[in-house]
Amino acid sequence: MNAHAPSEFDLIVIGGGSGGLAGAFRAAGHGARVALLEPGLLGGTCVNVGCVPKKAMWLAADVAGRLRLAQTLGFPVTPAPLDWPEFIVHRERYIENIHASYRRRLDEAGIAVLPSYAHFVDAHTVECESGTRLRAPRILIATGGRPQRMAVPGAELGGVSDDFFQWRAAPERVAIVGAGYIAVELAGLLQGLGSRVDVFVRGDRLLRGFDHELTAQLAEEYRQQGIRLHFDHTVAAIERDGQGVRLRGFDGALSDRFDALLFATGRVPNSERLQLHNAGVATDVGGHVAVDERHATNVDGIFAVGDITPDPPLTPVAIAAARRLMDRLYGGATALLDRTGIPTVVFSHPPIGQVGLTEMEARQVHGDTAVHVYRAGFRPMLYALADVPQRSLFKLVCVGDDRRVVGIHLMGEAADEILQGFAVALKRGITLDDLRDTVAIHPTSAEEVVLMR
Ligand SMILES: Cc1cc2nc3c(=O)[nH]c(=O)nc-3n(C[C@H](O)[C@H](O)[C@H](O)COP(=O)(O)OP(=O)(O)OC[C@H]3O[C@@H](n4cnc5c(N)ncnc54)[C@H](O)[C@@H]3O)c2cc1C
Ligand SMILES: NC(=O)c1ccc[n+]([C@@H]2O[C@H](COP(=O)([O-])OP(=O)(O)OC[C@H]3O[C@@H](n4cnc5c(N)ncnc54)[C@H](O)[C@@H]3O)[C@@H](O)[C@H]2O)c1
Repeated sequence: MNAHAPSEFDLIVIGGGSGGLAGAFRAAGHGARVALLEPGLLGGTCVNVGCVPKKAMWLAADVAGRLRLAQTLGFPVTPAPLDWPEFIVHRERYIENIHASYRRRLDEAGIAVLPSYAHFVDAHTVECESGTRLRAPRILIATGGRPQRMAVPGAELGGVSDDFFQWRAAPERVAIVGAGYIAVELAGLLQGLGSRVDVFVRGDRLLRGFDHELTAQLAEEYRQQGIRLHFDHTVAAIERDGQGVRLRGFDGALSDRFDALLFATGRVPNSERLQLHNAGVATDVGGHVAVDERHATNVDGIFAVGDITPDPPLTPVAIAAARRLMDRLYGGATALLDRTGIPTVVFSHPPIGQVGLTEMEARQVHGDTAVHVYRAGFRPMLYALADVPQRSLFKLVCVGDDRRVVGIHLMGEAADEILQGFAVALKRGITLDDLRDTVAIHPTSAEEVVLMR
């Protein structure tokens, strides 16, 4: 491409992660001429350092747990530690297949892919690192985010989730700072794979924003598995100790020594490099690109989806927003992304799934007297057979005389797979009677959702 004559497209997509790829494919499918700029690996966070390798490690820990159960149940197996390099061959092959599939589909769709960071020159022009300029009447920003370390002395001694995916062996002792999705997921899978894990939480609970009863029970499960949870602990500094580290608390106390430390203290949007000021695109205080319900920014023709926006930072949300946007821009559709009733799963051990309002949110929105809560606490059959104490807790939050279901909260084995179908039902406005009218599937964990009294 000529650096002086910008190449013309109908749409420029900045970022080749979940949102950017979905938007590029959908727009091209509607006949738009699309250019996509991505300096790194296709698939962005989710495919390369997020959902996919995380789920692979979660599955490995799940298999390890089942080998222990198998032994308890009479199978003559001797659980051995995971051979990480061997497992990572499988993990990376899976990811390479996704890359290959993207490359093939991009080719077939005639999308021009430029392996470069992009920044704005003006509202319709972006520039690559090489100086190549592209112009289009519409631009989609989908540059996602990146993990952030805490701003404390010695923070460079710790890693973040991106670093975790470079590990080739399980450290003996691991400290994790944070209590969100990533902290809870990495703690569970590392403990399951044989590390001894300590989690340092500045608040008094795991997974703020999830149902309190479920997260309290998850904390109990984690303790039983040997994970040490340090609540109300504020990290003041990280100190080197030989090949390891110690955490110094605000009270001056020094922790045990850890072989590795991970910060799971949130993510920041990738907005700085974009030089948004050249196009006049507004951001919020956290650096997210501000969008309205149409995913339009304050500048005509410039849109944004995914983790760069204030939307919930989840892959299916980025994809759904991008597809709906392109269907409106190029396909004559009018539907907006419905930001309510978004189901989500934390891949803890066991997993937690939720859709809709928590009990606390329902009480705030509908008032105490309108809210009715139903619970089922039980031991899944496999764990009961093996006489392992792991329990499940399922909760329904209903409102009004007709007991409309406004929240479904599941913690326990298979919660990750059970939730999706019930999320459809919740979105259709079902009541408790609709659930009770449905014949149960026996014996399963899922049947507990339709049998609640
Ligand atoms: C450890 C971890 C586990 C996760 N697990 C899950 C899960 O199980 N389920 C789930 O739904 N979500 C999960 N997420 C969240 C999910 O990965 C994100 O919500 C999703 O990837 C967001 O997609 P995106 O397109 O907005 O951004 P990204 O996927 O981050 O893609 C953005 C892309 O933009 C590129 N880019 C950045 N700046 C520029 C620039 N200036 N020019 C051009 N390109 C640029 C980047 O290289 C990147 O490839 C997880 C995240 C992490 C970190
Ligand atoms: N299963 C999934 O769908 C999945 C998995 C991983 C990540 N994600 C997405 O990625 C996002 C980012 O995940 P995350 O876990 O990094 O973020 P998060 O926002 O879920 O959690 C961040 C945690 O760090 C803590 N924290 C922040 N600053 C701190 C400080 N200075 N000191 C101590 N603690 C601090 C917060 O209290 C919180 O517990 C999530 O919000 C989620 O939407 C989704």
